Amino acid sequence: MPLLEAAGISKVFGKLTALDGAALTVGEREFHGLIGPNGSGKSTLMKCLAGALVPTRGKVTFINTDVTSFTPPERARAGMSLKFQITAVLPPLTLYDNILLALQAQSSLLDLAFSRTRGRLHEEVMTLLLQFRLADRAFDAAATLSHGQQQWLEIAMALACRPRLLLLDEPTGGMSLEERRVTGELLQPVKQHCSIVIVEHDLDFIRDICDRLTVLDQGKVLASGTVAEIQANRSVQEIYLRRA
Ligand SMILES: Nc1ncnc2c1ncn2[C@@H]1O[C@H](COP(=O)(O)OP(=O)(O)OP(=O)(O)O)[C@@H](O)[C@H]1O
Repeated sequence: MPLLEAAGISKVFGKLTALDGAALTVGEREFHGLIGPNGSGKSTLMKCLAGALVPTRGKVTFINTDVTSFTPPERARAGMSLKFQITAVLPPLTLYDNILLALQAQSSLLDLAFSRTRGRLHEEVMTLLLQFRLADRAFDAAATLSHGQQQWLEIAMALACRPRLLLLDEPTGGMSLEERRVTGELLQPVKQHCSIVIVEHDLDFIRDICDRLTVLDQGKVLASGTVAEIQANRSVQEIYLRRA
């Protein structure tokens, strides 16, 4: 049974059909890339997965549950996490407090009132900061981070709720080559406990990090398979040549 299955997803905006029966299947601990030319429907499909948009037609199943009509918070409780949406960095706060807030969102009010979680949360905050190479900046304001470091903090915050699936929409946008390389390294250990669906324009990055790819073109799935299968696919080569 796949972790996530989106079937027959269509999304119509007025006269424009942004998605036309798109499908996506993601397994446990799989990194799945969503690629395709500009305007092919990648972000719209991500939003339908995350619950930010309700598809006009189609069904999203997550851990054996039909989540098509779930709100984003309900999807988060079911184990989905979306960078940018559920969590957002608060620039005046320290990195430590940003992660603490993301973790506290999981605790009950009673636990928080009696500070029952403080010791345990301290360890978790530091573990996440270490994992994302931010521990030496723990007590600096998030506003002082580089663009790349701020993206890593957001990913760490999105992982604080221990999701089974992380949705990343262009996580390396605006990053330097070196920051992109490090992002790939930082995401690898996540595979031990979480799957990722990732939309990216950087094809080298996505090829290096993903197990499988789905290619969208004009709102339809053109191909889906392993990275090797997609690289060898004639139709995929053609749409990228057409774009060049
Ligand atoms: N809220 C909206 N209202 C109307 N049209 C929209 C809306 N969101 C997206 N679209 C249109 O739907 C189509 C698909 O857009 P989408 O952003 O999903 O593509 P994309 O593959 O993510 O593109 P890009 O690579 O440029 O980010 C585009 O024609 C876009 O203009």
